Formats: sequence, structure tokens, C-alpha cells
Amino acid sequence: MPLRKRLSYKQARNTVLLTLLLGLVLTTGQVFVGLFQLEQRSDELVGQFLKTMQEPAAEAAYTFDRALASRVLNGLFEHRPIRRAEIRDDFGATLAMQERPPAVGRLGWLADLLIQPDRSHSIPLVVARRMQTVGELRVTIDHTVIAEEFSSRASVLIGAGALWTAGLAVILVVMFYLSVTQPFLRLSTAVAGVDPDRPADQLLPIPREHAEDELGILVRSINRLLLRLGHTLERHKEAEVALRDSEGRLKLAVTATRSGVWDADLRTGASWWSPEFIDMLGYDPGELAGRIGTWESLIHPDDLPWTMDLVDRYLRGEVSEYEPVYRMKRKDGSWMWIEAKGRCLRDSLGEAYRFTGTMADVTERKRFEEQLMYMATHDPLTGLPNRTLVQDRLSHAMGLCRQKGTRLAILFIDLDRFKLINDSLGHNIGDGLLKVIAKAIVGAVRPTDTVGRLGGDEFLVIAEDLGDPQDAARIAGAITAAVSKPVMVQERSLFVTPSIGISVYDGSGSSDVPAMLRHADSAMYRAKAGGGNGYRFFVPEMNAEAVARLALENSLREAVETGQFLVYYQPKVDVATLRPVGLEALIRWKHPERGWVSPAAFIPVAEEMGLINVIGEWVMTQALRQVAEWEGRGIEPLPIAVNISVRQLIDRSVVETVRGILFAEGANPRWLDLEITESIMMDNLETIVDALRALRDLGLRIAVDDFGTGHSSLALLRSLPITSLKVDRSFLNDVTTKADDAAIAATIIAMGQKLGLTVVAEGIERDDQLDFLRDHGCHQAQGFLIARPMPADALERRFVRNGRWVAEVEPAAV
Ligand SMILES: Nc1nc2c(ncn2[C@@H]2O[C@@H]3COP(=O)(O)O[C@H]4[C@@H](O)[C@H](n5cnc6c(=O)[nH]c(N)nc65)O[C@@H]4COP(=O)(O)O[C@H]3[C@H]2O)c(=O)[nH]1
Repeated sequence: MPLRKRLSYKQARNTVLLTLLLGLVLTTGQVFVGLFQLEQRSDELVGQFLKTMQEPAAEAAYTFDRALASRVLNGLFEHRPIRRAEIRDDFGATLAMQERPPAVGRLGWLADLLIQPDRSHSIPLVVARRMQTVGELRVTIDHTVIAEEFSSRASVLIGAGALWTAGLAVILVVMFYLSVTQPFLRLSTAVAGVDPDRPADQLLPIPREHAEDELGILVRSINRLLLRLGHTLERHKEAEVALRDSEGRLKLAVTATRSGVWDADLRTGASWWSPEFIDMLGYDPGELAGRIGTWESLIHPDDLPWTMDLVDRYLRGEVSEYEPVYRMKRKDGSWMWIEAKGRCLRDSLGEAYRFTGTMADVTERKRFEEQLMYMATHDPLTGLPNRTLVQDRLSHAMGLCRQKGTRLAILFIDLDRFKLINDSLGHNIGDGLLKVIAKAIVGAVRPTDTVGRLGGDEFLVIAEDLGDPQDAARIAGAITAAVSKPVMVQERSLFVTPSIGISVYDGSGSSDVPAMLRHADSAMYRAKAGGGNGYRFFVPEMNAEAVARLALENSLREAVETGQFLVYYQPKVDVATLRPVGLEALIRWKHPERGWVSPAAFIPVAEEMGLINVIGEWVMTQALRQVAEWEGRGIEPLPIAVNISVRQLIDRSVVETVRGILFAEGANPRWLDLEITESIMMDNLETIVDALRALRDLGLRIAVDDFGTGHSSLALLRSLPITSLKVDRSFLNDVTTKADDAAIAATIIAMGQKLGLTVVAEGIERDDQLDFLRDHGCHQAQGFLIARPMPADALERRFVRNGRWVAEVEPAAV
């Protein structure tokens, strides 16, 4: 710090100036007093000189001793102020006189001013012993000398005063520096060293020698202040941290939830939106006017009426919650879904005056919900409404029918043979086909009709506002025409037909959605049972059929689980010798309550249910075990033919399954024949031909069953790995009475022979049929004439003698 600014300097300067001033005033006063007393003092001085010289001068005058008189005067002239001195006798004669020139000095003017110039003093000269005046001593004073002497005395006085003052100043500066400035500087350094962030951490040291004085008090006060400051700062920091935390949390929450805060003054119409919300809307800060009207103008027109209605009702207190979800327009024109939550403040009269809350951007959630809703209600493959949505729409449509007295129909569509295509050509092709069919159905119905997919190959059409039930028939016809067209899927030409069941509802009665669906389903089964590719209206009798079918399905499942099946065997005999050359295994089901159930009734159901594989494998196993059993007992084994369903054949693992059974039973494949129905085989030729070849390679023989019903060509038959043909019994029934049948039967037999196949005639019940076969060279015959299907032991009793199969030894009686 510069010296001039130091407290000690200032203090010393002031003291010195004050002292100087005081000294000056006093000294000047002294000088002036001295000045004003100068004449008097000069007179006193001269008086003293004269008194001193009075006696010798009187002696000199008495004795007229001039020499003495001169000496007296010489003595007087020792004193500088004496300018002229004269001793006179009492006669006035001068005994001695001495004079010197007046002094010349700077202060002559002052002497002239204060002392009368050439002022003379005289005293009478008295001889004390005679008490006689003998003369006079007269002196003249040089006032200039008096003034000079006074001046030098005054100078000394003033100089000494100045010196004393300067010394005092130095002493004071040092003293102040040591006692005040230095401690203050130390204090200032200590204060400067205080950490402003943690003031209480380092308190100021109290100077030992100042512990009890003002400085000590000051340091203690500063320390107390620092402690308080530290404490306050600590609290502020904690509050700041807490505030920052809470602000951070709020910001995080606001950001994470993509929400903003709003506040509206209901009395002025002013509103405030947080920056986050303005940003969410795509605007820049300050771009949106802070008015409630601005908010209203951004709400989607469809949402505005009900949103404002909710606001009004909430503010009036009619509803307790304000949590609407509506759309708001972003700056770029897109719509954002908002979930608002708000609370209002009310005055003492209960009137709302302030409305505050949050708005969260729930666009993503909405989209997700909509997507979920779409996924939950639509079929992912075709994009059509799924069962849930269709049922919902049907329920809604039926409600409208009841209200308006209109009529609706539902069309339950199932694709004929789709399952075979799907299983044989693979699911990709099946899916592709379904997509094309879905489009075809949508294209065939009216735009107002609902088309949905119930699952698998089942579709449902809801046709509302029908004038006449026949309108439904027309729609069914249009669907049939659209679906039955050949379509290309993955470069394959596919062809399916629909079976359509129609159920009509006219608003009366107590029908509900499940009943309508059940009815349409039953009608669809009827259409399918009638050969497919057509439609049927539901009639109440169908209900019973549907119930019966359901019961059959349940029983069949139970039969598989509890083993209610048996295998009967029917012999195939050589037409010439009537000796059995092979057997056909035919399944039998004896239901505990229903009794015998025909395979013709349950095999198709088992195929549809997917149970046929298990059943088929079981029959095959039983047949092979039977062969083994006979062989074990020394009975000549015969090849047993097992019916194999196309559904089994299109199963990619069929070859492995058969190989597994043969291996498990330790059976020779030559004892196992497979029979496959021609018509079904021809529909799926591409798929099953490989399986047939592989089975043939295993050593099995393959027969085409019911031959003649499937329109297979000769060329095609040649390319197939088959070993025998079974002529369908429909051609043999009237073979002796109807020329056409005879011609067909004869042709088939001839053709089989040409191809080197074993030809077997089925359903031979009469001798004339047998004669026809014999005449036309048919190889084998099978039918009730020879033997009905029967258990193995019964068959054995009738056709086995000494371990060999022989022509029937007893008349047929089963
Ligand atoms: N009217 C008449 N019928 C005769 C005569 N001779 C034999 N039949 C019957 O004709 C059917 C011959 O079997 P299919 O044509 O393969 O026709 C079979 C076959 O397609 C199927 N089936 C039977 N068992 C099985 C099996 O284990 N697996 C498979 N997949 N299908 C089987 O069920 C169909 C019907 O079998 P079933 O009722 O046992 O009927 C048998 C048999 O009892 C006759 O002279 N006159």
C-alpha cells in the first residue's frame, strides 16, 4: 500500500499539521507578545545598564575624572543596544561621551515601528555618601540592535518548535504504524486469506497484545461474523443442492415423460407453458402467445368440443378429475397426442380462478396402443379383422338390427382341401394362398360388408342391411365365383373352392353372436358334406348335426386315449382258386355307448382333427403284430394291406414313421401293403409321389384303392410306384346288368393287366360278379361273398388249415 494511503501516515500527518499549526499559533503569539513588549523590555534593559554604571559614573562626575567617565562609558558600550552614552557633571558639562554609528539590519523597519527611534534614557548621578547629585548619565538606544536580538531569539524559538514538531511527527508515525497500521495490515491479510466458500474454516488470529483492545474486539466480531457466514453459507449450499436436486429431478421427470407444465389465469385469460412443452410443439420460445385461446386453437377439431366440455364441467365442479387425452397441432402441422392433467384453485366462493397442470406427449404410447389394438383385432397375415373384432362387429350389427328391424346375414367360409394344400405344399404357400383368397373375398362383397378371418382357412362375412335373404345367396355366389378361380402362388397354380354356411338374423328372436356363428358353421359343414364349392343356409335341423359332430369329436379323442379301437381283417382271394392271398386291415371302433361306429363316419373326422396319424400308425402296428403272431404259431403269413390316409402321406416324416414301425416290430416289409384312395391321391399327386417312391423303396407294395373314382390316366398310373389296383365296387355292383359298368370294369382290369399290376375287385357280394371277374382275368376279389371283415381269430378259423391259408372251408357266416 502506498505510504500516503496508510492510516498511520494520515494519522501522523494530521497530528503533525495540527501540532505545527498549534506551535505556529503559540510561537507567533509569543513573538507578538515579545514584539509588543519590546520597548518596555528595552527600557528595562537600559535601566539595568544605567543602574549598573550609575555608581562609577557618579564617582567620575563627582571627581570630574574624565578617564573614569570614559571607562564607565566603555563598560556601557559592551552592550550592543547602546548607541550613544554621555556623562555630564552637574553643570551640564560633558565629562565623557561615546557614540557609535547606528546598526544597519533587515529589521530596521520593525524596530522603527515598535520602538521610538533614538530613545534616550538618563539617570541622575548621586553620590550616596553625600546624598548629592553630581551629574547625569544619558544613553541613547539603538532600536535596530534591539529588534535584531529579538528577531534571533524569535527564530530560535520558532526553529526549536518546528524541530520538536517534526520529531513528534516521526514518533507518532512509528507509533501509529506499530500499534494500528501493522495490526490492521495483518488483519487485512488474514481477512484476504479467508476462503469465501468456507469462511468459518479458518478464523482470524487475535493479536496477543491487542487481545483486550478495540482490535481484539474487532477480530472477535469478524470471527463471529465469519462463523455466522459459514453457517448461513452451509445452509444455503444445502438448500441450493436440494433445489438443484429437485430441479434436476423435475427436469428429468419432465424430459423423461416428455411433458410440460402449464398454468392459466382464468380471470385474465393469460396462460403460461413451460419451455419443454413449447419445444414439444415445435415452436421457439416466445413464438406462442400466452393466452388460453392459443391452446384452444391448437386442439384437433374432433377433440375440441369434448375437451372444452370437460374443462367447463371440471371448473364447475361437476367432475372431480381433469385428465383428458387429445390431439394438438405441432408447428409442422403434425398431430401430437397429449395426456393432460390439471387441478384448479378456487376462491372462497368456490369459483375457479387458476388452472395448472401438466401435459405429456403420449403420441408414441397412443401409436403403440393403436398398434396393439390393431394387432389384437386383426389377422396379421391378411390384415382382415380377426375373430375378436368380427364378433364385436357382429354383436354391434345385431344390436342395430334389433333397433332398426333390419336384416343381416353372416357367411361362414371354409376352403375345401385347403388343409391338404397347406400340409403338403408347406405353410408358405398356404399363407400365400390365404392372402390371395382374402383379397378375392373382399373384392366379391359389398364395400359395406365386413370380411374377417376367424383362423386357419375360415373367413366370415357380415352382410348388413339385407333386403332379402336371397341377397346373402347372391353374395355367397359372388364369393364362390371369386374364390374358385385358379390362382398363382409362388409359381404354382392352385385351385380351391369354398364351402359357405349362411345364417340370417332379422332382429327378432333371442339369437346371439355365438349362436349365429354356430349356425353358420353348421351350414358350412353341410355345404362341405355336399361336396363343397357351394353354400347352404342354416336350417334348425343343422343344429343337431353340429351337436352330434362335436360329440363325435370328443368321443374320438377319448377313444384314442382309452384304446377303444380294434382291427378286423378281410381276405382278398385269388379269383381262380378263392384262396386268400392277402388281407385288408380295417379299423373298428366300439364306443361304450354308441356301439359300433363306422370308419366311414369317423375316419374323415379323425383326418380333420389330425388324429389320423396316430390311428394309422396304431393299425399298422397291429397288422404287423398279427403277421408276426401267425408266423410265430407256424401259420403262413399273408401280406396285410393297411389304408393310409393322404394326410399321413403328406406328413414329411411318413417314411421315417413306417420304417420305425417296421423296425420296432422286427417285421419284413413284404408283409405290408399300403392302400391309398385314388381320388385323394390324384389331388395331391405332386406331394405324395416322392413319399410313395420312398415307401416302395422300403419294400412295401402300394395299391390304389377305389380305382375309377379319381380319373387318373393310364400314363400317370405308369409313372407311379404302385403294385396293384383295387377296382371300386361302384363299377362292379351292376357289372352283369349294366353294359357301361361292365365296359368300365373290363377296361380297368385290362389296363391293370397291361401295366403289370395286380388287379383286385372290391365289394364282391354275388357269384355273378365273381364270374365276371374270372371271365375278364381279374386277379383277386374281396367282398362279403368271400368274407366280411372279422377278427383275426375268426378269420383264422375259417381260412387256415394246418398253417396254410385255404379257400373257405365253412360257408360264410359272420
Ligand atoms: N357294401 C359292401 N362293403 C364291403 C364289401 N366288402 C368290403 N366292404 C367294405 O368296404 C370297405 C373297404 O375299405 P375301403 O374301401 O378301403 O374303405 C375304408 C377305408 O377307406 C376307411 N378305413 C377303414 N379302416 C381304415 C384304416 O385303418 N385307416 C384308414 N385310413 N382308413 C380306413 O374306411 C372305409 C370304410 O371301411 P369299412 O366300413 O370297414 O368298409 C370296408 C369294408 O367293410 C362288400 O362286399 N359290400
